Amino acid sequence: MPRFSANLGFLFTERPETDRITAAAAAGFRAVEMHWPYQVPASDMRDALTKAQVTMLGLNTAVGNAAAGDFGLGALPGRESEFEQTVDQALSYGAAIGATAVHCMAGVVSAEDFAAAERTFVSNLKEAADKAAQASIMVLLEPINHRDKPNYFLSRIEQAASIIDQVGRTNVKIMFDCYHTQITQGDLTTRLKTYLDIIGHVQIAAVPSRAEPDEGEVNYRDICSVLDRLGYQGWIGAEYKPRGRTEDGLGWLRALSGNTTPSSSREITA
Ligand SMILES: O=C(O)[C@@H](O)C(=O)CO
Ligand SMILES: [Mg+2]
Repeated sequence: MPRFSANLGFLFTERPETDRITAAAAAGFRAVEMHWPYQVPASDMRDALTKAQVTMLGLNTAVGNAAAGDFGLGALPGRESEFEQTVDQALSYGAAIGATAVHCMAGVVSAEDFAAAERTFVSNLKEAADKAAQASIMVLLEPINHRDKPNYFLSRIEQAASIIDQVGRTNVKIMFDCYHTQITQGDLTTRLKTYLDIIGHVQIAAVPSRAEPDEGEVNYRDICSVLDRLGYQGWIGAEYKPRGRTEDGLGWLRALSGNTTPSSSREITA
């Protein structure tokens, strides 16, 4: 049975951050995730989570200098100490609110800097993962599509798997965002099956619209049943841009929380 979390960077955004938690709980979500909550004092966030009896699954490391085009610093040679500060911030905030994961953002690099970026990312992640392990926090790596974020260093699932292999820490996993991976690579079922052991979180949205996961080219009823059949134990994050009020578009949640019997007769063997 799939368990869905609400991504509060995209859902319920007509409210202040802590009120989004209350709204998500009222809509039936028992877990949430947020990209960059750092402007809200961690104690306020923790109180809102406790009151709503909701778990915060994950946060992102800060992007760096957004005005200058930064979208994460993890794979940027020469920015190691800044990246370390973003990791420390995320881990300390995350620990204060009981978060279970931190998404370490890689950043934007030009093609000619790719080899150096990979070395930097691997080395930075070893340190980040060791610090995260002390707080029992998982490190997530998310491949992001180049149509939305040109030149983002991490764009393919196989690339993430190779980096995880090089980092060699068991608390580093893939954030498998079906929206990004469908755009970049497709073949979602096979990739979910192949990389199941190193998938720490899954996210969903319609493709190509990035609206509610009830339209477009990906059949999420089928994806959820595949995850069930594979024995996926994690959460599925609803990270989409609502077509209107978030509450008015939650029909998918009722549909996918119920029967996820595969729409095809194909067997999925783990
Ligand atoms: O898919 C996304 O955009 C997010 O999961 C993220 O963390 C970067 O914005
Ligand atoms: Mg995502």
